[in-house]
Amino acid sequence: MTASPMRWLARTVGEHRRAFASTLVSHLLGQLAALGIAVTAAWLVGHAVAGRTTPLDAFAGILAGLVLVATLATWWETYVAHDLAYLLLARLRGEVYDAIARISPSRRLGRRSGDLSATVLSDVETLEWLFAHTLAQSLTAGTVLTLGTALAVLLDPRLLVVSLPVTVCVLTLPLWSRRMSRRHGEELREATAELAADVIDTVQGMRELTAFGALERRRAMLAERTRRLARVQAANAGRGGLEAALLDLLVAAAAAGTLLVVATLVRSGDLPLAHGPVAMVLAAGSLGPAVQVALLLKEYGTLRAAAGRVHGLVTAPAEVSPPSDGPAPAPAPDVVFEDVHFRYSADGPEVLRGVSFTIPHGKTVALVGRSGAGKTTCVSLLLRYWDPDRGRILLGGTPLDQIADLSSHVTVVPQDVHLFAGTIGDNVRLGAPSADPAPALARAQLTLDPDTMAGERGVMLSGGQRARVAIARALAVDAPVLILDEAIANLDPENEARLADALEVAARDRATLVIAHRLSTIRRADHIVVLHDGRVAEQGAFEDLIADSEGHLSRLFRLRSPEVSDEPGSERWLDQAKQALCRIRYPGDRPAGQH
Ligand SMILES: Nc1ncnc2c1ncn2[C@@H]1O[C@H](COP(=O)(O)OP(=O)(O)OP(=O)(O)O)[C@@H](O)[C@H]1O
Repeated sequence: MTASPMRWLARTVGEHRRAFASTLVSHLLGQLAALGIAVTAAWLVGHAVAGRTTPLDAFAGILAGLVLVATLATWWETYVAHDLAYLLLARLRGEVYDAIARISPSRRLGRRSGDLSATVLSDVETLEWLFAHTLAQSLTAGTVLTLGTALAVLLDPRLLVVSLPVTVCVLTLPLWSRRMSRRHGEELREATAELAADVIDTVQGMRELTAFGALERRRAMLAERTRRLARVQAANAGRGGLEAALLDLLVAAAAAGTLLVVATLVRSGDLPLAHGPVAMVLAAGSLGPAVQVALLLKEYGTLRAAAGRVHGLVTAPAEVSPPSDGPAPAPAPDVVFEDVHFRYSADGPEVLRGVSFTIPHGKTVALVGRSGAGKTTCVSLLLRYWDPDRGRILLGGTPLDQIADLSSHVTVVPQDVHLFAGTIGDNVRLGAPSADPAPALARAQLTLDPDTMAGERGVMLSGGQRARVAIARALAVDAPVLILDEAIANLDPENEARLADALEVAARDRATLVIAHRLSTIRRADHIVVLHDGRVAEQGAFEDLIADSEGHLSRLFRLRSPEVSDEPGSERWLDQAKQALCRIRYPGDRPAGQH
């Protein structure tokens, strides 16, 4: 990782040396041609005023040639500079996308999706100004400035008595205001990203805002965000305007001062009259490139802030290291959690504390526990959103961090499914692009045509349909490990029973992990792991666990079944308990028939 965002960008540009060199050469050529035109024209004027004869035809030819070179150089420069800029933007967008893919499941950076999309779109776009209009221009301006100054010195060093100090002032002007420029730049990028994040949040939450009558309040909040952005923009524009005005003042002062110097030198006979206009062009004209650099540097704060945000994202460390080379997992693999410890942040509490259990191939294991016990965390580790701090998870004997294509081995039906805009078929094919979605949809008990549009986030489907598309998506991958996180919570009882049967069939040749609050689902599992406070409180077959009246599962269950009153552990108790299990719903379950 490089120390500063600007150095990192310079290094990125440096990797495209040839394209950048073309930009430099074309810009330099254009600048030199422009200087040549000015000097030639001034030469002609000077000689005409002094009454000297000049071969006009030859000079007209030179001027025409220089104009042609300047025109072609401008065209060439515009083309190559933008070509390079768009190439770099595409590359940066790719790097930002990779970074988001790397860090996103864990969301460690704590950045909101709108904020991240602002980085992908707006921050990266801002850098176009740097690539296409700043870097090469600043470097060539220095060359033209040096050349103009050197020629002026050759003519008469006193010509620079006014313009040189003014040039120094012009070039250092952006330095005087650089702190303010940086602050404005950072505030501008932050305010833009904040607004983008809130707008996206608002669009996504429109249904809730409408249902809860919160549209007006949200609108007021967005208006406040917009006002904040406008305030920052105004402050930035005010500073930029002041700098531009100061530059104008300096340029005017330099021109007037140089004119006086030239007039004095001509009157004293130290400078021939014919050289007067050329002297003027060289002395005051060399200010042009300096002003150009100063105007470009006016945007330095914004550029630096954008570069900082992009750099911060692309250099964010990956949450999990790339998989190292390990043996391929054994066929028909078991999943083994071996003394797994995990905390989300170094200073946070340990969320999993020595969790060990096995999901044998062909069996279904249910993870049970109160809210916050660590069930979803186990799933996240099995999907390798994070790695355990201690202990390990093995798939067919191979540690997860040695498996290259984990997504083809482990698939998931998450609790909050995300469907992409497109057809149901497209969504089902997410993990298996060449699969026919129809059989998977049939197994997931969904009779809709695969070409049915799902809408953004699946808004054109019911909750139950969305859940079944998610199940079909997981089944289409045909991975040997299946994770079901509350997969059938959104279904009506009839569909729930049918789907439970279908999943039971699918589970026969897989290792299946089910996170379930519904005791009816738990009952179907071959093995139950009860998590309590990040530890495995107990595990075993349902019948065995429920037979222990003081066990965790029994206690968890008793909380919800006060009507089971017989002596705990007795035959009758067990019978009553089993019947009650089918009726009982845990928090978060929906009443029967509601979906
Ligand atoms: N991304 C995260 N960053 C920090 N802490 C987290 C994060 N996700 C979960 N936690 C914490 O880890 C603990 C276990 O959470 P987890 O989601 O695994 O519980 P759970 O058993 O799945 O709960 P539920 O049944 O409510 O979904 C909780 O205390 C939770 O606050």
